Amino acid sequence: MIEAVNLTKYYLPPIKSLFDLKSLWDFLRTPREEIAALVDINFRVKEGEIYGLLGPNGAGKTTLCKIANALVIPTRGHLYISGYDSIQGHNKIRGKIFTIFGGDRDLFGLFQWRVSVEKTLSSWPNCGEFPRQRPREESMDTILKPSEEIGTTVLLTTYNRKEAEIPCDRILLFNKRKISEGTHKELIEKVGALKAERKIIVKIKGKINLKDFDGMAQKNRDSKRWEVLDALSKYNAVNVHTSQVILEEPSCTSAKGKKNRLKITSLPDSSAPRW
Ligand SMILES: Nc1ncnc2c1ncn2[C@@H]1O[C@H](COP(=O)(O)OP(=O)(O)OP(=O)(O)O)[C@@H](O)[C@H]1O
Repeated sequence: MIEAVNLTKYYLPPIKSLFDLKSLWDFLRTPREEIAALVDINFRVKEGEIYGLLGPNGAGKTTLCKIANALVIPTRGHLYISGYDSIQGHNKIRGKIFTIFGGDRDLFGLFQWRVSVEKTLSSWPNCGEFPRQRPREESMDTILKPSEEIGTTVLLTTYNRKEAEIPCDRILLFNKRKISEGTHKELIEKVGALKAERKIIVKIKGKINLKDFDGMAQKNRDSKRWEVLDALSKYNAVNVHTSQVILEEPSCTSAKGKKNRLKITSLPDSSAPRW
């Protein structure tokens, strides 16, 4: 059984450079706002269950896996594996847990040192061969096979709803904080089609006249992007960043300006769920 109890992790913000005196001075003198990676996450995974941790980039999935492997210490709360705290009881459980990190094309292994998935799996009993040329879905089968055959409990982390839909008995939908939990069907009922919103953050030099962006957030995703870029052409944009985030509330369509940052969020058009 795996259980998270109020699992919370805040990171200190990274220093830009230790060799640049100004960065070092700024780092020491300014109050540092901690970065939330996980906030009060609670879940309980039954033995033999395949449990999905579904969240967008930055939701805290890697942090949770690192806590499971005692590579990161939570700020507060606990992750219990077979009744042992993953940090204090690490020695008791380290032979029982197995972590595989993957990617879309190249499947990398554990954390920053690049151990391929096939290499990692070859040291895993009950897993068999892992040929190089397998399409991605088959890799998933290989990873999940022991669960079917010997009842291994699996935590499957992904940002891809489709990837979680079929294998997972239950899914935790989260983005640092818990959003919802249930079977895929239940989640669809609770949070609609699990749609994502698109966030565009633009950093510009000088002041923003929000009127230039009036009504932009109401447009649908694709046309909006071009209109934003058009409207921005008269500003000196230093950085345009777009990302998808999970909707926490059904409608949070807005355009906000703060200092020299413009943040536009909107619902995607009504077509199928994406991310
Ligand atoms: N060592 C670190 N120092 C500071 N902040 C960190 C560190 N590791 C992660 N973070 C921050 O914590 C948050 C959660 O990151 P994490 O990597 O756990 O998310 P994730 O869901 O695995 O994302 P991804 O899918 O992009 O890998 C992010 O805002 C990230 O920038």
